[in-house]
Amino acid sequence: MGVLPVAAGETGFTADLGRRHADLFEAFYQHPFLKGLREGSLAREQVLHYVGQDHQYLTAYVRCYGLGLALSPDREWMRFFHDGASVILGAESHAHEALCEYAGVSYEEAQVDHLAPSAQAYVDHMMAAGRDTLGVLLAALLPCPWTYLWAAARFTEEAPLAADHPFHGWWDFYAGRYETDKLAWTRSLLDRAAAEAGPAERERMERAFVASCHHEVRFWEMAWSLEDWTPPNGS
Ligand SMILES: Cc1ncc(C[n+]2csc(CCO)c2C)c(N)n1
Repeated sequence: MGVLPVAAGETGFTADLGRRHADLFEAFYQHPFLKGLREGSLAREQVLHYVGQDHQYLTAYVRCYGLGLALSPDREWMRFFHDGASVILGAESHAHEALCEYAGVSYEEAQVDHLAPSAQAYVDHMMAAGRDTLGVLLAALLPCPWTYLWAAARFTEEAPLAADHPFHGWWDFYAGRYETDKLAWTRSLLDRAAAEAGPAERERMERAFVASCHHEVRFWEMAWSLEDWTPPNGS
């Protein structure tokens, strides 16, 4: 087992989730695509496939924040979804721009208008969680920031990020202060929702969280293998 996503002594619903499913965080970290992001060794077409798909994924993620806004019981929850949506719409392209520079294209040129199968499955899962309770929705949304920020902190703490690392801007974005604060806020809202939920809802929350952790790993695999809708028999 590698580095746990939860600090010793942390308690609460999300700390339990992080400990129970640390193997999925490790699978995320060890995936060859993320290894390629660490080592700066990805093929240009893999980077481009990732950026095109992730742009679509982020659009869907903002839509899920819209579902969260509609389910919000008070203004703190509304501020969470409103601010989060605005950061994704405004700033997350910075991370992608570093990847586009590596591939030698503009962000606009890298965009695609459809989702690959694994990206579509992840988006459908999050949207379906938005038809359940606020707690289930947030549980489905949590692995997205948690896996990325945990991986970025782990990688940048192992050794300082070289100024000439080809994906410097990408790592820098996810290792940044704003994102870390936002993750802590997400976890505390979900901890509170879980404390108020009954056992059946908490079970659905955990299932939604685990599915999203799997989808995060599969998203790397989609990008790594250049997955698209071509039938396996090639027709
Ligand atoms: C497949 C996929 N999963 C996670 C992220 C990372 N991410 C997306 S939105 C956001 C902010 C949420 O507060 C973060 C950290 C990504 N880019 N693509």
